[in-house]
Amino acid sequence: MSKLTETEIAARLPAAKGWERHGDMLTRTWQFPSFRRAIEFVNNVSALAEKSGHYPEIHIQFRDVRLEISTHDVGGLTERDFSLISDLAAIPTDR
Ligand SMILES: C[C@H](O)[C@H](O)[C@H]1CNC2=NC(N)=NC(=O)C2=N1
Repeated sequence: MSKLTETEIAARLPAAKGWERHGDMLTRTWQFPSFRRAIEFVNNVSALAEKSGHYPEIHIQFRDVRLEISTHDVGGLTERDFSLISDLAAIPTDR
């Protein structure tokens, strides 16, 4: 999978609502009502990552979960990153 160009990234960012771009990385933080809820979310993320074979960095700090997404193999952002973000939108975060 090849690196997306700046133009291609700019075209995909509006669909990645709530995500921030930091260079070669897309990041988003959620705060859950409890540690247990945070871990449930992480478990859902891990199942999705295994299914797609694309793995976000997962940072857990009590009730806060931050995901960082990048394609390390190519040192940039690829379609796989945006595809993972769109899959992640199906995970409930408000229960
Ligand atoms: C061979 C295999 O597809 C690669 O090692 C994959 C696995 N999952 C990956 N996930 C992420 N986020 N970045 C990668 O570069 C990556 N590489």
